[in-house]
Amino acid sequence: MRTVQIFDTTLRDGEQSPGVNLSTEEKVEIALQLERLGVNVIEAGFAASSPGDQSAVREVARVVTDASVASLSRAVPQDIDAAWEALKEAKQPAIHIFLATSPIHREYKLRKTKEQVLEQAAEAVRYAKRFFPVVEFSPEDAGRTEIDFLCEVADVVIRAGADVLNIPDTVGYLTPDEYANIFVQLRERVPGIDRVKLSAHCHDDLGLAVANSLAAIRAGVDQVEGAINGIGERAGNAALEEVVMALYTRQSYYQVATTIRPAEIARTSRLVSKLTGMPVPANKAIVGANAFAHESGIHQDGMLKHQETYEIIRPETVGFSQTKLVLGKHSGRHAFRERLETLGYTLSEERINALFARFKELADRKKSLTDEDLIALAEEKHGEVAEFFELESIQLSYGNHALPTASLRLRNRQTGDEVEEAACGNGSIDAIFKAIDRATGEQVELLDYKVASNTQGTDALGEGYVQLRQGELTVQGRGVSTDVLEASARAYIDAINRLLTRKQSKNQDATLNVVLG
Ligand SMILES: CC(=O)SCCNC(=O)CCNC(=O)[C@H](O)C(C)(C)COP(=O)(O)OP(=O)(O)OC[C@H]1O[C@@H](n2cnc3c(N)ncnc32)[C@H](O)[C@@H]1OP(=O)(O)O
Ligand SMILES: CC(C)C(=O)C(=O)O
Repeated sequence: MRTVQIFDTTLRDGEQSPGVNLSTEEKVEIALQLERLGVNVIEAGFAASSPGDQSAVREVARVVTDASVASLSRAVPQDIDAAWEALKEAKQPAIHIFLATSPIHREYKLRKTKEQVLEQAAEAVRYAKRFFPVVEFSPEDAGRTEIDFLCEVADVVIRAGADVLNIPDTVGYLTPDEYANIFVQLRERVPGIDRVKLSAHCHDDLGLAVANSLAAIRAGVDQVEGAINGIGERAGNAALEEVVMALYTRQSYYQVATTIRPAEIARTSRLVSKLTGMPVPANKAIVGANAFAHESGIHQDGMLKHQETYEIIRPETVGFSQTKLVLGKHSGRHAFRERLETLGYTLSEERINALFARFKELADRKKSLTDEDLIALAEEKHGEVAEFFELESIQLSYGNHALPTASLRLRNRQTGDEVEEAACGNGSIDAIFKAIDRATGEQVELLDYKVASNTQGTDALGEGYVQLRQGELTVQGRGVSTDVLEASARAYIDAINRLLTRKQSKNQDATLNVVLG
């Protein structure tokens, strides 16, 4: 199996992402992580672009030992000198010289003829070869360059001593077939092509950067360039983690190895995201927060039965801790039960079904339910409680100059009757509790009341806690909802149900005593 080199340009093309500016320390930190990841070349910056970038390239080269360190350079002596100044102490220095070759760049940007471009390219490579053991040359905008002229450019830079010929699809214009065909043409038509390594460098303007890079690998290139998380100019570069994991996961198809340690991918992605300030989209392949998360019941059931039903890569392979089964409105009973069991709740089928119905009600109102939410739900009604009253609906009227009023409807589960009541109070909670007292007909004393949010965010679940006394009986109740007022009402009704359960069992005991006595 052949090995393809990984050329990382996170610190150069990646840093060209609008708004990104990495300090020397940050570049060094990322470079050391890239080395741990196992990349072969680190393009650390563009030494001639600023004194800061020159010193960053120098510092990266000072600390990196396993990978080659490169600087970008225009095809002019002063840029090459600046690159050498930064890299002369490096263990494996390399220079990456570029010069645009497409008609539009020649005519409008460089204002040079084809002959002038050929001469400048060859001259720059020759000059750089006086210092650098490895010279890479890129005909910028190769993707839109006439193929005959591209072959001429390749010919002159190879003759001038280039070691690597990179073919950038600078504006992400090509399709995979077209891009692969350029390498086929170069191989067929440029005499000294076997003397250089061929390299691919793709941009994502049409969302084809990774597909084009893989097509180039199928066409036999020796090196692939890209950036972690796919960052870079405009829509970015080929996302290296995606290219590498495609090669890894489909090894029997590509028959290509790399030196990358996949387990370092998640860490590298997090570091790059943190230091560049560019968040990784949740649905991003390989490193997005949802890349190994499953929300729908059918998928979760499949995953619980066999991981490969819905995952082609194990999260641990790329350095994530585990698959996430996110409980939300699309989830099913299998995942719900499994999560409750993991949290320590082994419940009867009947109880699971009752809790699952409540879970679906809540999930309709909240994006996803956390473990804390589930614990609150599981503990909402603990112990054997007969359901006497159930909350059907609740409505509040509140204004800072008006008396708060609560109207509610309860269903009496024992008789099937519905009771509607309303009450005013000193505050919304007072009004709710008074309305419940009226609807249930129970005279109780409120000993304690608390409400707390279980999780963060405005849609967090609120948990209400109530302690009531009636005569010698003291009971507690809990209620959960996305709304704290409803959670309080549920807690109060739960406490009343417990009270009625206790009274019922006391009566049964008394009757039994009379019969036995
Ligand atoms: C596809 C890519 O990603 S290419 C890399 C792009 N990256 C960067 O540009 C980041 C770093 N760049 C910089 O800091 C600055 O642009 C510098 C320091 C390199 C140059 O700055 P300035 O001297 O002020 O020139 P400016 O950027 O405005 O214009 C670029 C000049 O370089 C010329 N040029 C562009 N590419 C090349 C090249 N490969 N070789 C030689 N000259 C080039 C342009 O024609 C223009 O020349 P002109 O002044 O004669 O018209
Ligand atoms: C400098 C070159 C390789 C480049 O970044 C591009 O053309 O996209």
